[in-house]
Amino acid sequence: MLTVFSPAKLNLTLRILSRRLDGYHNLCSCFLRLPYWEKMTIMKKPQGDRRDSVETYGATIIDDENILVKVLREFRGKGWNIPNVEIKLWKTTPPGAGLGSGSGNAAALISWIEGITGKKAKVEEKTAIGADVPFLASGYNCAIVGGIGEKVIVENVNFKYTFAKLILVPRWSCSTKEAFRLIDELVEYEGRREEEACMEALDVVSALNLGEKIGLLPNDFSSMLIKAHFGYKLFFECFERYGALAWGISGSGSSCFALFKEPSSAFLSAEELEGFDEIGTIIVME
Ligand SMILES: C[C@](O)(CO)[C@H](O)COP(=O)(O)OP(=O)(O)OC[C@H]1O[C@@H](n2ccc(N)nc2=O)[C@H](O)[C@@H]1O
Ligand SMILES: Nc1ncnc2c1ncn2[C@@H]1O[C@H](COP(=O)(O)OP(=O)(O)OP(=O)(O)O)[C@@H](O)[C@H]1O
Repeated sequence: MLTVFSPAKLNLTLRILSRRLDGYHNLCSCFLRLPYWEKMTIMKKPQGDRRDSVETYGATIIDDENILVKVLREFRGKGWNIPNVEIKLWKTTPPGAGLGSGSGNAAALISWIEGITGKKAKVEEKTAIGADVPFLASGYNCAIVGGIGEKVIVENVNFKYTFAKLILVPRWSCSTKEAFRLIDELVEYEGRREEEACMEALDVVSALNLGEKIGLLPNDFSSMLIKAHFGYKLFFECFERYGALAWGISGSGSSCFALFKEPSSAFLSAEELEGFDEIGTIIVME
């Protein structure tokens, strides 16, 4: 039996640029990988056992609707010779957290499938599973992405420091689909250019590399989420009090995060935040 650790991501910046005819949105975002986020085990079933089994622990996901089932179905549908498997998945974060953990599960399974079949999945095939699957399957630590999230514009963005990351998953969740519906109503994004959003992301990276304090990071979902949930203001005040350089909301919410130069400051901030009932999970990663 094989144990695999799947990644997730933080959006250091996230700008929506335009709505496409298929309803998806072009965006520009700086993705930061969270490695080893969730654990899964994969076991090939004996030949003749013609069913997959996918079990999830730690979050409620209907087995047949699991993104892992979608990966197996889609790639077998393209004629890939994938054995039947028994997969167990331990979720660290629930769906609707904005950390792309489901996409990370899918990316890890695709990498495993590529390994056993000797084939390479195309970017379009990964995007069909989820917009941020190509980044999560890419191995980049940090990259600036465009398109619907699948197009890497700047590969391998480098940081001088390994920031301590404090990540909060609130008890409320945000459906990505619903968040995009609201943004169409509330945010005037049409006319923005990818180059500008990309420059903004590079400015954020440069400031972090100089160790400068940035405060709230740019994310087009932030203002509506901060208005809807008073908790964010309190969490961000706590990040600032303990000396965070930058903080923000990841993806379309609900998770928020802060970057600290010193791990000890991240732990002190985390300790204070443990007092908030609205927070479901607190994670510090170096
Ligand atoms: C918003 C981000 O969190 C930014 O990192 C991600 O791009 C979302 O990625 P994801 O959850 O993998 O997205 P998908 O599962 O492909 O799409 C979920 C839903 O979000 C909306 N969606 C997603 C990505 C995108 N660029 N435009 C969209 O409008 C679509 O309504 C879609 O039906
Ligand atoms: N393995 C999985 N992990 C998480 N969600 C999954 C998984 N398989 C299927 N899903 C479904 O995918 C959807 C995930 O929703 P959503 O895109 O809002 O997630 P997210 O955590 O906010 O990630 P993102 O950052 O990509 O937006 C939910 O409807 C959930 O039931």
